[in-house]
Amino acid sequence: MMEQYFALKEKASDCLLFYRMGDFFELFYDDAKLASAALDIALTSRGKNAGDSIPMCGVPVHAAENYLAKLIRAGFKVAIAEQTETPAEAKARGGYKALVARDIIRYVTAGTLTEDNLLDARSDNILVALAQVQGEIGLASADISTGSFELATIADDALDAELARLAPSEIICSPGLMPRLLRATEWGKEHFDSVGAERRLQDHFGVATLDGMGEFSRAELATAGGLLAYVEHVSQGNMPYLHPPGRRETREFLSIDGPTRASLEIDRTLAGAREGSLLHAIDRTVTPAGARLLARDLSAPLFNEKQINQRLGLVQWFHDGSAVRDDVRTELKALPDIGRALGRVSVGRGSPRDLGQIRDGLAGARILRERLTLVAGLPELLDQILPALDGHGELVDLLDRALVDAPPTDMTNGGYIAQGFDPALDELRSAGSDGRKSIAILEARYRETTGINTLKIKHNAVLGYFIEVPARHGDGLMAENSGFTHRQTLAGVVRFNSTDLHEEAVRVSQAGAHALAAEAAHFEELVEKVLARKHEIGESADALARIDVSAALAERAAEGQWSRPEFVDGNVLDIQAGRHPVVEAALSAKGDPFVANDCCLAQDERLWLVSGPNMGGKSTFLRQNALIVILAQAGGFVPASSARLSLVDRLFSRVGASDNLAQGRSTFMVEMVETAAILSQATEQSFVILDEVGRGTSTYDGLALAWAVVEAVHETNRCRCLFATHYHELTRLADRLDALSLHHVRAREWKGDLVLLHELAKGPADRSYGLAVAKLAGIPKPVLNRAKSVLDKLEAGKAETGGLAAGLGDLPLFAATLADVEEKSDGLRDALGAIDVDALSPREALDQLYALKAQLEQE
Ligand SMILES: Nc1ncnc2c1ncn2[C@@H]1O[C@H](COP(=O)(O)OP(=O)(O)OP(=O)(O)O)[C@@H](O)[C@H]1O
Repeated sequence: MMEQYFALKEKASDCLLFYRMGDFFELFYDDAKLASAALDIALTSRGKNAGDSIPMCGVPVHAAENYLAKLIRAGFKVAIAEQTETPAEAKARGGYKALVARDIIRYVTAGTLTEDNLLDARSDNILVALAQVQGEIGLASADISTGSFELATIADDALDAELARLAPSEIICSPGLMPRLLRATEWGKEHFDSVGAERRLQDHFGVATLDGMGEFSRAELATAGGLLAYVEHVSQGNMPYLHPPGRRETREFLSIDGPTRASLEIDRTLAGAREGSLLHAIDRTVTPAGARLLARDLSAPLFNEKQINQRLGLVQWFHDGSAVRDDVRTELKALPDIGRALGRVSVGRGSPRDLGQIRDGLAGARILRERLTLVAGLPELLDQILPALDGHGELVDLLDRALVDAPPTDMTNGGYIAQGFDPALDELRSAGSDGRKSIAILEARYRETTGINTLKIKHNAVLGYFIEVPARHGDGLMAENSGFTHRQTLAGVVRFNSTDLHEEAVRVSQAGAHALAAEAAHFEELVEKVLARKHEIGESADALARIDVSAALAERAAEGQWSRPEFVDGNVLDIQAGRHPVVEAALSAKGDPFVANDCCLAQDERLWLVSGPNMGGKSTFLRQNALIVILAQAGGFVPASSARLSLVDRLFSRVGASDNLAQGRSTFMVEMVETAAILSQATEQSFVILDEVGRGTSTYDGLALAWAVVEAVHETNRCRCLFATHYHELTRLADRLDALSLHHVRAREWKGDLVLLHELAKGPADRSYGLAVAKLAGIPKPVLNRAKSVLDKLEAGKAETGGLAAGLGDLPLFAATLADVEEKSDGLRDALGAIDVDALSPREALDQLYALKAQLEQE
């Protein structure tokens, strides 16, 4: 057995091996140690191998799914080794001692789950494959549970943003990319060969050429092939269905990188919770598929005015028609998740209940379409997607006739095929129930002939049907010619069989077995019929999700009196009375009002410097405008009385000094790495919010950096930008940078206490109120008094010397200094840069080294 185990373990490679033994999956050696710790179950040992006892733990097969879920969540992958023959077959094959054959029937990995219990109904579960081909990075992403499948070519510097958007559960990549992707698993290079991939795609989709699906680059094909090969491998012959791949043009989407996503708390908070995120604050969807689509929309807002306006058109329609909206939402709420049901059916793990869900979902979709078509003046997007809701009439009709109203998940007891669908099945069933009736008649007859009123005919799994009488009547039936044969004597009862009963019992059980087989055969046929239309069913599911999302956004907009954003040319971001949806909800839960604020950026006033006291609302203001851009470009209404904006190509948000110890970088390092990314990537069409950049280091360094960053954003990037700062000195930049304007959040001191008004006003803040905020926070009085005297001293010094920024006014502008720096060149550095190390032989390398040394001496 251990030999067989080792062979399977080798095949399972980096997965834990679940080795089936009777009613348990057993794990051995290191697997057992890891799993017992992760699952908190007992680690035991069993037998010995080469003198050492073998560590072991096990989980019962009937509860395996729960344990699998825990292991997958803890980051493991699991290979399931099942018995592939019965003990009787093994005996027939190899005699009494033959070992039952086992094989790995499936690999369970985070990115390839389809089980309902292991998945979150309201989130996508994405598997990503990455490969580098001819210098390009191909990215394939798929959700096996619904069949979605997308390909893209990603620029090197956009990879992190794309992965942040997708938030995959699992990443596989070709070996070359490994060093960059810590979380990824390497998947053999041979799987990422673009020629083989083309063939694999053709086979999977049953087409002779891929031309009908669109044009794909070599890198995209290779990655798609790698992903398919991986899914083929993990599913071991039960290949799930994937839709034909769509090509994703990254230029069609608003680019949002990882740190921006995290700091804006789009789909989860920095602490990882869903509650408190933008998604949670706006999600009014009524179906799981709608919730998944809304999360996808928010993580990838559009960069295409036409598409945005199409989405907005549908939201507006639902917004203005509250009666239709209510009706549609009520109907959607009752519909099952057909996308995921289809996912399970296509990997061979579907149940009669899944078919029932597909039937009910499609029938509901059709009714919805019929209702909506009757309404006049449908918006364009609805006109486009409505046809996808119909066309399943024949299938729905078949499923309707074939299945009972509420089919079970478990097939073993049958009963899911409806009465009247198949006369032969009905006959088998009535033979079974006739048999059961005959048995009841037999019971009455035996009572009469034996005179034992307490005689009963019963059934159990070991004996089948039997006659039971109380022990005191037992002897009477023992006689040889009584017509009864003795089976069993228990404490109070004696059990018998009879020829008549035996015959009836055989009839009942045969009819039962035949009926079960007939039901199973119908099930297979129905599955085939469903799979023949899987693509169309998938489209219906997508259309329903889009309708749900649009109605939900309309519902949210109506609840909060949000307005439809308008897109204009130029570089405008004009938000009137904007609000932060999450902060507003949190405040209103406490009964506090939120103060709405305007933001008005345009070409000649594109950089706002926002100052003011701590806790004054600077961060809230910055973020609310970034969130409004996301909502608007995702095609939703926004929390403002009006919003006019020009399309944003990239959105950046940086918050000074947030720790990222997990990545081994200090607070300030993170701040600078992220700011560097903005300075190199933001374009004139971008929108950037910078919150107290520079605060993570000493005052002089911080001010100097903040100063230079503001200049660079203004002069070089020329993007729309909100910059919050406590460096009062930066306000001097307003004299030199013509598109920079000063704003502050208002506060007032009243009877010695600070009152924060959370209201934005023009001009610089008059003072910083740091000590007043400290007082609010409860810093002890003696400390405050001491701080006050230190401050007075500092301010007196500042008045004498001109303060921190004394003399900065004389510095030449950023653009002028830039040229200086670039002119300086360094011969040695150039020579070193020009060397192609890979192309050198050891001998040539040595020569180059001599040449460099000589050059150094000369210079
Ligand atoms: N517009 C607003 N209306 C009402 N309350 C607000 C508003 N903006 C912010 N607040 C409240 O003030 C708190 C602090 O806001 P925020 O973090 O934006 O201040 P800040 O100026 O960035 O502070 P710091 O400089 O200390 O980072 C928020 O948690 C919220 O409760």
